[in-house]
Formats: sequence, C-alpha cells, structure tokens
Amino acid sequence: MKPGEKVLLLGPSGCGKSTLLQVLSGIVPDIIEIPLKADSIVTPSRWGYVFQDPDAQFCMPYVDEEIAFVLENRQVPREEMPARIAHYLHLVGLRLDDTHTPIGQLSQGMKQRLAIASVLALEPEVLFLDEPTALLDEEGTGLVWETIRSIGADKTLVIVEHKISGILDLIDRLIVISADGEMLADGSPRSVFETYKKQLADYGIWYPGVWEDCHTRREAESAAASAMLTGRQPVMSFRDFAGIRGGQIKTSVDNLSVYPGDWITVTGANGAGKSSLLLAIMRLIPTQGSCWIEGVKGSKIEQLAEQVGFVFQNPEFQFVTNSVEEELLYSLPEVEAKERGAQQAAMEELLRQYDLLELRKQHPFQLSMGQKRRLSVATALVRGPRILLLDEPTFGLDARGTMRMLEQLERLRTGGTVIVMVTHDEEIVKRCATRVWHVENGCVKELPTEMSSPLVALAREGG
Ligand SMILES: Nc1ncnc2c1ncn2[C@@H]1O[C@H](COP(=O)(O)OP(=O)(O)OP(=O)(O)O)[C@@H](O)[C@H]1O
Ligand SMILES: Nc1ncnc2c1ncn2[C@@H]1O[C@H](COP(=O)(O)OP(=O)(O)OP(=O)(O)O)[C@@H](O)[C@H]1O
Repeated sequence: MKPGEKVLLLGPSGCGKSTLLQVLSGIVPDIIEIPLKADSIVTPSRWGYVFQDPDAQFCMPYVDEEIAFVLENRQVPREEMPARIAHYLHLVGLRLDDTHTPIGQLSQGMKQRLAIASVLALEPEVLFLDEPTALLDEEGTGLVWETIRSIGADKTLVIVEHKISGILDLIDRLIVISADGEMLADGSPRSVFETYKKQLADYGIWYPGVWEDCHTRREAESAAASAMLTGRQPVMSFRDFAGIRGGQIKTSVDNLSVYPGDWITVTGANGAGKSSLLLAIMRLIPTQGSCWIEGVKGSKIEQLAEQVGFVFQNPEFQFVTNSVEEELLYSLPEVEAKERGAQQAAMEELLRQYDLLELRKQHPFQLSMGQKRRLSVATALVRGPRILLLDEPTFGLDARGTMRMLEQLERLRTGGTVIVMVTHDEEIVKRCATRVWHVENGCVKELPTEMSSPLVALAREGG
C-alpha cells in the first residue's frame, strides 16, 4: 500500500478481513501471538486502530480520561487537554453534559463514537478502521466519513466496512477477498464493481444496488392481509411503561399494543433509548408501569424466555457455552427421548441456514463478528418464540447473511411471530417494517408508515 492511499477491504463474513487488518497494523503477531507465514511485513510506525467491538478499545474508565490518556502519550500540555478533548468529541458528534462520564454508561453507538475520537486524538499517519460505523446512526456515520475525509490526503487509510454507500467516493482502491481468503479483485471501486459484479453477488458481498437485486419490497396489501389473517388480539401491551438505568428513566412507552404478525422497527439516534427499551421488556433493567405479554405469568426472566426470544446488541453477552452447537442445545427446551431426533434435525437446519454448520465445534468467542451475530440470532430462534426482540441483528453482516436473515424473519412474521427490531438501516425499515417506533430522548412514539397506515389499522379493528 502506498502512503496516502485509501483502501477498502471487502469480503464475505469470516473470510479474514479483521485478521488481515491486524496483520497489516502489526497487532498480529506483536500483541496477539499468531504464527505468520510471511517473509517480511513492513508495518507503519504511527498508526491508530479502531476495533470492530468498541469495548475492546478502552483503557480508562471515564470518557475524558480515555482521550486524555492518548494526549498524555503525545505529551500534550495538561492545560490544553480540556479543549482538545472537546474538539475530538465534537468531531464524532459525541454530546455529553459532562465529559467525565463512565464509559460503561454509554450506549454502544456512543462507545463507537468515543473509540473513533480516541484514535483520531493519536493523530496517526495510518488509520486502520474495522467497521467503524456499524453501530452508528445516520448522523454519526456521516460525521465519521466527513472527518476522515477532512483529516488529509497524506493519511493512509485501510478500512473494513460493510456499509459501503457513504465511503465509495473516499476510496482509491478496493480489495475484494473471497470466502477462502484469496484476493479476488484489486482496483478502483468503479472498475471492481463493474468487472466483478457477478462474483460479488455469488459470494454474498455488498455492492451498490445489491438490495434491488436481492430483496423484494413487501407490498402494502400483503402486510394488511397478514395482519387480518393473524387475528386482532394483542400479544403485548404497554401502559405507562418505563425502563430505568442509573436511577433515571431512559426509555418510556405510554400506551402501545403489539399484534401477531407485526414487524416493528425501532429507530432513533445513538443513545436515544432503543436498547434500554428491549432490556426493559426483558426485565434486565429496573422498570415501572406495565408491560403485559400474553402467556407470561409473573415477571421472572425464565418465564419471559418461554415466549420471548432476545438478541443482545453485543452478541458476546449472549454466549454461555464452549461451542456453537452447545449454544443452540442450551437454548432448546427439554423434550421426551422420542422427540430428540426431530429437535436435532431442526437444530442442524438452523446451523445450515445461518452458515454455521462447519463451525459447529468452534468456541463462540473464536468466531468472526458476523459469525457471532448469526449465532446469536439462531440461538434466539431455536425455541420458536412468539415474540422476537432483536437489537441490531444485521450489523456487521455481509449481504448474504443479511438477506437470508430478513427472509427467514419474514417467514416467521407471516406465521404470526412478532418481530421487534432495533436498526439503523433505512433499507430494512423501508422494506420490512409494518410499523415504526421512533425513540427520541427516551420517549417511544409510533410513526405513521406506509405499511401501518389505514389498511393494517382497519384489518386490526375488524373493518
Ligand atoms: N480467536 C480466534 N481463534 C480461532 N479462529 C478465529 C478467531 N477469531 C476468528 N477466527 C476465525 O478466523 C476467520 C476469519 O475471521 P475474521 O474475524 O478475520 O473475519 P472477517 O472477514 O473480519 O469477518 P466478519 O465480516 O464476520 O467480521 C473466521 O472464519 C473465524 O471463525
Ligand atoms: N448502565 C447505564 N447507566 C446509566 N445510563 C446508561 C447506562 N447504559 C446506558 N445508559 C444511558 O441510557 C441512554 C440510552 O441508552 P441505550 O443503550 O438505550 O441507547 P440506544 O438508543 O440503544 O443507542 P445506540 O444506537 O447507540 O445503541 C443513553 O443516554 C446512555 O448513556
């Protein structure tokens, strides 16, 4: 790679993009000792690395201290620090009443913004970015690319990113890696997309126009028909419901009901209170008011888990066993011996659908981010819950993983399963949602959408 070059690495989930980035930066083998087969690799001297998982990035407990730590290493005088800290937080749009806030109290998207700010504070010559915008809202994504664009032509950039639409004009060189880790293409984005479109589609890699090629938008009538088909009794209702964190209300729903066959996308800025809503429904944070769920007696997590499948924003929070296969087995209900064969077959089918069959013996923590994401969703599905709460289930997925997951969720939805999905992806909102809930400063409000407009409402009211 030449100095000043802006390079994008694209490839299917698990092909080795993160690993390659770590080798190019020298993290492997200097910090992570993995044997390498290479004569010599020249690694840069002043570089910064934004990890795929922001939790892997931080050294200090507080936001201001995290950036101050970097500035101290650069010998920035103490009196200049507050202004510099404010500057780097401003670049990524991380707005806080007090910069001396514990990092553990930030939402995941806010953490990702901080991770990028602390790497920018290094003023590196070479920047390695591993899916830096995966958890960011639209504003955050725009700001990050704008900042990267403005930090100068002389900086070298190597980026792994699935959300390609905002960065292609920034990129000089696109390198595509195939599923078996070989280099498939290397050239300008335009020439690679023109020449290799078929291969990209076959490998399930993102390219401009992939949504139009792979996903059919659901028709309004079909949404209405399924609402009519699946009945009018609510399966979940909120009355003055709120979720509390750090002693304060972080999410609240006044009065909303959820019906079989609803696909609700939950949207809103980073830190708005979307994850808190799902955590409150699962009683994983303190709550007040009422969230009634059909068939759930009491509010113990085990009783909820009978009816509700939950996918955490960070897939690692979900894993409790030592292999992919055990993870699914752990979530399965106890059945009689004669039913175990069918259960095993259903589990294998799920592993196949989620491209995890070959990885069945692998430790969940030794998967790539996309593989972890797919396993976390498969685990939530394996019991066949009536309500599925999914916190950004498609982030970090390649095109194939995304389309397959959406198609499967749509099949479940038309069978009556409720999908409540937090997402920043506008395409998913446009194509999949039958209802949209928007969260602003912790308040959840239903937005009017094409799909949840009169037809669906009429069907529900029996018209
Ligand atoms: N700690 C680990 N130990 C063993 N194998 C691992 C470990 N981490 C990842 N792998 C495997 O190495 C391969 C490459 O992983 P890597 O994270 O580099 O993929 P990736 O292309 O970045 O994927 P994604 O797009 O899903 O993030 C994957 O098949 C994964 O299962
Ligand atoms: N453990 C905690 N203690 C106190 N406040 C917290 C805690 N975790 C999160 N918060 C705050 O609650 C608010 C809502 O966070 P939440 O994670 O629900 O946001 P979100 O909408 O899911 O954001 P993102 O899109 O970034 O994931 C944020 O202001 C965040 O700082």
